Amino acid sequence: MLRIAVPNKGSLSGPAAEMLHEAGYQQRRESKELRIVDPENEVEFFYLRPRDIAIYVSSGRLDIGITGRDLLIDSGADAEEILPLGFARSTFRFAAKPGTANGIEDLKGKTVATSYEGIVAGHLADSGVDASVVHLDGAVETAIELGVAEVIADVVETGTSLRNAGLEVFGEPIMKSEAIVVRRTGADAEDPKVQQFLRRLQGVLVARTYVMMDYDCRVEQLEKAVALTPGLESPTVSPLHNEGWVAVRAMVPAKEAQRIMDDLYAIGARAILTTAIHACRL
Ligand SMILES: Nc1ncnc2c1ncn2[C@@H]1O[C@H](COP(=O)(O)OP(=O)(O)OP(=O)(O)O)[C@@H](O)[C@H]1O
Ligand SMILES: O=P(O)(O)OC[C@H]1O[C@H](OP(=O)(O)OP(=O)(O)O)[C@H](O)[C@@H]1O
Ligand SMILES: [Mg+2]
Repeated sequence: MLRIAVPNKGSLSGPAAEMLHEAGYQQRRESKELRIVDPENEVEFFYLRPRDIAIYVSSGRLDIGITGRDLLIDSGADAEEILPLGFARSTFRFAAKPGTANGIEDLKGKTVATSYEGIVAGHLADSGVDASVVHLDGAVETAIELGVAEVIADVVETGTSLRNAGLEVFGEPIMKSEAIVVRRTGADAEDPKVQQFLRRLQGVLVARTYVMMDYDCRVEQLEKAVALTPGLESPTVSPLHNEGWVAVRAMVPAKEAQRIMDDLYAIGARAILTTAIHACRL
């Protein structure tokens, strides 16, 4: 049975459970459940603090886990990213009151408050900057106002939390993060159960980012049309009862669907439809 760590709280937990549900796995019914077995899929899910997941996985007791890239790096655990999942996207940045600092070199001798001490200490050391790091559990934006630090390093998504605290980012982003699947470094990459789990999640990612497009076009326009909708492998082309016309079917990126429909129409394609993809195995 595959043993999988899933975030039990915070920004990662809702979207992770939703993705697993879309991939056909049973999920817990209430937020207090710590562990469930999905016998049909031969999977056991452990609901753990997102920060602890890479540590459990690196111990080898759990096969894989879903966590944030920033949390993996911060933990220093012996685990590696095997699949990015496209949700909980954020950047990790330094911020301070305007005029405090312009770049990392200005942090010399200053105190930085953060919940991600591992990332920050590593980044300062790599940059050869000698600054102190204070660990706080959360709401670090307030640390400057309350005099605990001159600078913070934190997760930024929309920037609203920083703006509300009168702070501004400075310097280069320290890292970009999103939810990821992790496994123990060097674990068997060919494990068929792990491969099947990853294929299911990849299927959800494809179903979320692509739509199916169908249209009819004149045979003379087929090459131009196919150039607009090359599909993943190659589009399906079927004859129509009306001679000289064909029906074409191809997957296209959902974000580009409207533009592609306009372009197809402009070259004479008609009856252009898009439909959602509910599930997919590439
Ligand atoms: N506002 C946000 N937007 C996108 N991702 C976020 C946001 N806040 C945190 N994350 C991501 O969520 C993960 C942290 O999850 P964690 O549960 O530890 O913190 P949280 O979501 O801030 O929850 P809480 O602080 O309430 O416990 C990290 O990968 C981080 O990048
Ligand atoms: O750029 P924004 O869209 O404002 O998002 C970023 C904020 O979201 C998270 O905080 P959370 O609400 O989880 O509180 P925390 O600081 O206690 O973790 C993160 O720590 C930032 O403070
Ligand atoms: Mg938080």
